[in-house]
Amino acid sequence: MTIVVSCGEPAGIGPEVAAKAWDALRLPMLWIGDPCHLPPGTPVAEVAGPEEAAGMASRALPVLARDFGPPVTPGHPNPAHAQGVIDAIRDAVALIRTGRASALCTAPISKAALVSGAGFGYPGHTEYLAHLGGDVDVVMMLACEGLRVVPATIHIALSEVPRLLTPERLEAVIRITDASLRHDWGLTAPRIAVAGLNPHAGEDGLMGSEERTVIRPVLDRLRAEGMVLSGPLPADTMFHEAARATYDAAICMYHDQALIPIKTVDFARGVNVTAGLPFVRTSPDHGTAFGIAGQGVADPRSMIAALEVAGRLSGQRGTPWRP
Ligand SMILES: NC(=O)C1=CN([C@@H]2O[C@H](COP(=O)(O)OP(=O)(O)OC[C@H]3O[C@@H](n4cnc5c(N)ncnc54)[C@H](O)[C@@H]3O)[C@@H](O)[C@H]2O)C=CC1
Ligand SMILES: NCC(=O)COP(=O)(O)O
Repeated sequence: MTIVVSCGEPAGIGPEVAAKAWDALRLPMLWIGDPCHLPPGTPVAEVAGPEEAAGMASRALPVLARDFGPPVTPGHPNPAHAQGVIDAIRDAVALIRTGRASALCTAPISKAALVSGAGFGYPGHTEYLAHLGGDVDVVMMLACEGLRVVPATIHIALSEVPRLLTPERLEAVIRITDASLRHDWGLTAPRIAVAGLNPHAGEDGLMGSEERTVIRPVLDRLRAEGMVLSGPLPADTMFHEAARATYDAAICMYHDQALIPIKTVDFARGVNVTAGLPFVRTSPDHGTAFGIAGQGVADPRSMIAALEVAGRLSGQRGTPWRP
């Protein structure tokens, strides 16, 4: 079945990496966006819906065309495009909800451009998709060969992390991660490592208390249910090669604690997966890369990996929408 690809920010590299990924894979995919934003020379097949995409994808990139109006200036988001970017995501989800497409792969958005251009009320896809999925609890998971990471808090200021890192949030994140490793990734006995928040995981309370007051009690409770959890671990020593081999996912306390290691290990092939949704959503790990937009030099490997993971995870689920 067809994977829907939302266009993302037209002034970024999203259209370029989508076109390159289509060329590399030629799999049934449907790009929602303005065909004018694709790199010149991209063979395009405008279609009415995902059903037509399967027969076209070997010859041309199937496109569900939208008219975004004013032209694009690479590297400079146009506020007039913001609503179209949001609508492409919403429409893609509707195609999956009605069983017409199998999964969503999103190209990167500029959060700031969507806020200023259309008053977007979400800090990223993850939170918007949680809403479109029925206001469900989700986690952001980034995956590459040999490493999966999950930030327990996502798009918030670092100063807000201690306040929002509640036992309830941490427990939900661990449960969603465990369920995703079992049901999406096919692991029968997932091993989850959990980072501390503070240096040296608090060093027995000398360098912070959240390990004692929040993290350890949650881990003890979930271990009693049979989950295989290690931690709280010092975050600075849990990502070297030998350490990575000891777990299937690392839960981190904040965005950069999780994303720095994975983007260092494999920025080129990292994939962002939203776990906990009723449908499969993946994305490349990179952003809009405004500095190189329109130059034809963007590396499509993360987008290719995102499409491949979308296909794998939706095959594992067997149904487009599972509430
Ligand atoms: N899923 C999404 O929608 C995401 C969106 N973003 C957004 O992207 C915007 C820019 O974020 P940054 O932190 O600058 O990260 P970025 O990933 O866009 O760029 C970081 C650096 O990596 C390079 N780069 C990124 N992707 C590349 C590729 N495929 N090929 C070659 N070079 C590549 C860029 O040129 C830049 O030097 C922000 O507005 C952010 O919110 C960031 C991450 C994910
Ligand atoms: N840094 C990762 C990121 O910003 C991804 O956000 P989202 O748009 O996938 O929620």
